[in-house]
Amino acid sequence: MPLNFGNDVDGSSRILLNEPRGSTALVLLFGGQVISWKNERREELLFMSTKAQYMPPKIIRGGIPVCFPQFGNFGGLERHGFARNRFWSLDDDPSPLPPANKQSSVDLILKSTEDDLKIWPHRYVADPHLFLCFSSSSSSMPFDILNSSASSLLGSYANFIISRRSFELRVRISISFGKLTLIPRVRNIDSKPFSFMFALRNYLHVSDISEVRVEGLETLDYLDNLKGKERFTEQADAITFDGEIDRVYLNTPTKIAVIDHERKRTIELRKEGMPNAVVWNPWDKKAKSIADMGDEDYMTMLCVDSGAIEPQVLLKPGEEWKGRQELSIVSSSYCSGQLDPRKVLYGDS
Ligand SMILES: O=P(O)(O)OC[C@H]1O[C@@H](O)[C@H](O)[C@@H](O)[C@@H]1O
Repeated sequence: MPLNFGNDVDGSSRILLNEPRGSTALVLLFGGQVISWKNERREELLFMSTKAQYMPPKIIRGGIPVCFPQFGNFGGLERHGFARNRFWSLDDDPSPLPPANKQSSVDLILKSTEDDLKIWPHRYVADPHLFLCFSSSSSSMPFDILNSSASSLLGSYANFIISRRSFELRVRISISFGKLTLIPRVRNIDSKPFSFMFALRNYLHVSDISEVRVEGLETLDYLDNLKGKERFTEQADAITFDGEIDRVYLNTPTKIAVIDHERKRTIELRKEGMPNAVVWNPWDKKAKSIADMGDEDYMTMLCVDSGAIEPQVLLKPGEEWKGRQELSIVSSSYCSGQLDPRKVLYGDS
């Protein structure tokens, strides 16, 4: 279902990417969010809620929202951070990335504002030898101590300096035949180190959630958001779905396969620099409690996200963190359901 943009959006707020064989992607400056990815047959590959609306600053339920500087409620900020409900800009200086093909790529940037200091203040230890960074966005009191072994060194909080966390968040979005690539980067333009979480929430469009399996996460540990973030080990050969799921998998491989049996299609997620994978489907009861989600939408969606959540990323002044995610449609032979997990985990094809 197309997203209703209303009348208040000018054309420049949306960027249409296309490649010679006919696949397209649509990107919004609001949230820096991909809201559509269609293959050459004009089939939509991303899920968009039947109740999604373009009403900034409300989030858009579907596509690929950017979660920054926090994922979920893993801290004290608004859920999934503020980047997804801000207006981004076109980035005319994406260096050190080489210039992109303007038809099939777009570079977006979100710069920190004074308001960010108010909602994402940063407490820093004055002693440069400790070189530690503390975040008041965490749920723990009064600071989230990233390096807990160091907490005993501190004794008191007297040496903290409060500073803003000046950042530049960039994303390059590119489309090529059968592939959608996102390259997120975060640069610390502050004089102090800071830490952050990052995730690309991939709302994948599936034919029928009960016919889908996810391969590549077997045997891994995960934090279960439905059980107070308790840590478990995945026991299943592949993840299949028959109820609500909300998990952050740890130390995940670079390649994960989402196999849609009914559609005889597999979406392969390849990622770098983002060790976590999140699997989320609200199922029927929770979906009914989400205002911008249709009661039956959960049946045709699955979020399989790339993230740097646990552990967080710690960036020193002047440093840049870079991730990469590729979503590709892979050949039907891959959709047999007989995928060799070792190939998913370690192989190239
Ligand atoms: O409605 P939002 O903010 O997009 O979040 C959707 C879901 O995202 C999950 O990652 C959270 O663990 C859930 O608690 C949340 O309901």
